[in-house]
Amino acid sequence: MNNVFPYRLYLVISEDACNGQPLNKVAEMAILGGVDIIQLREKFDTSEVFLKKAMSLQEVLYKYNVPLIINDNLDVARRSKAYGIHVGNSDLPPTVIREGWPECQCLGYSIEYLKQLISKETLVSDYLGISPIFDTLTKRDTVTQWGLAGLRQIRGITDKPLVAIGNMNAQNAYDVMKAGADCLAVVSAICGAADPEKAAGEIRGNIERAL
Ligand SMILES: Cc1ncc(COP(=O)(O)OP(=O)(O)O)c(N)n1
Ligand SMILES: Cc1nc(C(=O)O)sc1CCOP(=O)(O)O
Ligand SMILES: [Mg+2]
Repeated sequence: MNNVFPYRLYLVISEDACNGQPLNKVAEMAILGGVDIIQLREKFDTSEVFLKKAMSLQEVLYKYNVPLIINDNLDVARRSKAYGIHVGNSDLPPTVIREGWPECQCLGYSIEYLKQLISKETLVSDYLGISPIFDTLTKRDTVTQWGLAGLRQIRGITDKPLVAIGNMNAQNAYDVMKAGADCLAVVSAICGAADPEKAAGEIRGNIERAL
């Protein structure tokens, strides 16, 4: 297990979210703007296509020493030599990931219910995705939004690094960090922006202001 999670701005990227802009280009611009960790999330690709995208993205990320996290798919994570994987309640549990992939350096786990915080799955995870902070059109199969009050409550219960996700943007970044997040995870506010570098830079600036 890796207890160090120094990342502050986490891009969750998919080809669809990039609105026709090349995924690797969006990722590179986002890094230049201040993103320091990236998750590749392709919910509809075959494993073969997913793996190809992951390997291609790795070439960009190696250049900047930015870690790659793979969403859901353990086989793609292992074969692309990713830094880690993110799983939720409908995926392989973190304890199973630990057994199947001992080399995993960063294991993220989504928190939708308070009771999950006191569990062996949380214990073996490196960070927790607080799922979602605010409702978002990007992912509709969520349970309930935690809001800032829910995030504060979770901050009071666990010392694990907390990654806030769900409608994160430059307007709410400061308040979400002040409510206890360690890192913000973003899809549309960066991938869907006309200038992903500028968009990432604005969010990163507001994160830094809150530290
Ligand atoms: C950083 C981060 N947090 C939460 C999620 C959501 O994961 P999950 O609940 O497994 O849902 P899907 O992303 O698989 O649809 C995430 N991906 N990343
Ligand atoms: C991938 C993902 N997971 C979520 C969760 O709540 O677990 S919300 C989400 C999408 C976040 O997209 P946007 O930044 O466009 O709101
Ligand atoms: Mg999942």
